[in-house]
Amino acid sequence: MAVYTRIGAEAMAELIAAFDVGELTSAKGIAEGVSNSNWLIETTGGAKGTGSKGSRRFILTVYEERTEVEELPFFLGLLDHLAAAGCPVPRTMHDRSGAAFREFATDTGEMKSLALIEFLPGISADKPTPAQAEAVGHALAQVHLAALDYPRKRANSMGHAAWRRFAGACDGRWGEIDARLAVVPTAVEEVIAAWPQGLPQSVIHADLFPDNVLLVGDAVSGLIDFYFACTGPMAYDLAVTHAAWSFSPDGKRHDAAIGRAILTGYESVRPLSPEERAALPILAEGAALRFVLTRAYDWLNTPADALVTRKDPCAFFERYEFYRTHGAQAFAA
Ligand SMILES: Nc1ncnc2c1ncn2[C@@H]1O[C@H](COP(=O)(O)OP(=O)(O)O)[C@@H](O)[C@H]1O
Ligand SMILES: N[C@@H](CCOP(=O)(O)O)C(=O)O
Repeated sequence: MAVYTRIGAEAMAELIAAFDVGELTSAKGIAEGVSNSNWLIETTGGAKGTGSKGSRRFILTVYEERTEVEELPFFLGLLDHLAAAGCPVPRTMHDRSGAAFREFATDTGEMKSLALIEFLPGISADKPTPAQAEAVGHALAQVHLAALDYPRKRANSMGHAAWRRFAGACDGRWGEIDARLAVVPTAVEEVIAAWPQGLPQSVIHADLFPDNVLLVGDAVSGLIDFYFACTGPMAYDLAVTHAAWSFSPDGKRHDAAIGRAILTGYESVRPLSPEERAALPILAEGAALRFVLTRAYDWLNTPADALVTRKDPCAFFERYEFYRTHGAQAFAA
């Protein structure tokens, strides 16, 4: 469940009136997602020729604790930059004063920020096909190329320093999840020591899981949830996507056809350099550990009765072990 903020009907209508999108006709809380509060908004439609281009459906996002308000210009400006370049990402609806996000007071008087985002059709794949995976690789490379001239920069908040921080925070408690995870701190240091330097960078999505991709048939209709996007090595983003898409949910079975399809789709737009290709196994080990760490931290720190479902860290530990032993083979040209 991801609606953490209560907004009454009148307050919601007032918030929507700040945008030139017509009058509010319905607002439904969206259960998917974990970080922010989201509603599907329907309106009578903005005037044609305005920013809303006559659309009637939008996503209203209220930013919760994990998203820093100072970073919103980076994330929302990125959506506009990529959409203008023809990438399948939602545009930000700017309010009547031209602002991409607004501050408002919640029912309890707390100040929060919100943005109204273009609604894109499509559904996320539970069991992706190779054709869908190829389309995802293609779209990811399109984003990397289109973002090369995005002027803003953002450091990866889930990079090496964060890995060490999460590992430290889980210190001595790995056994509460699974005894095998006790090797994670050592694995983190080994991967950081072997981390390739000087790989080509762009803005990367850094969390392109199936639930962040909307598909209509085999075509990508939307890439969403750019709130981990940052400046980083493009090949790392490809490794994250490979780890997220090409395994069974428990991480125990690698689907080589899906993995190959992601690489094929990616390289049909942006061929990898030999250095990037050679780096993929270690980047993928790092990608798998990144999700072991955040999931383990959440596992140990989310109250059992919380509304959010905890994600299994072991599903990414299995992937880490796969990449450590079979990575070279999985990424062979
Ligand atoms: N632009 C969009 N168009 C259509 N649906 C969207 C859009 N943005 C978000 N959603 C829906 O809202 C859900 C949660 O959004 P998401 O950004 O992933 O939230 P969170 O940051 O909390 O994970 C998605 O799974 C999707 O169903
Ligand atoms: N993709 C991450 C969790 C990030 O949450 P999101 O809902 O913001 O994508 C994971 O699976 O661990």
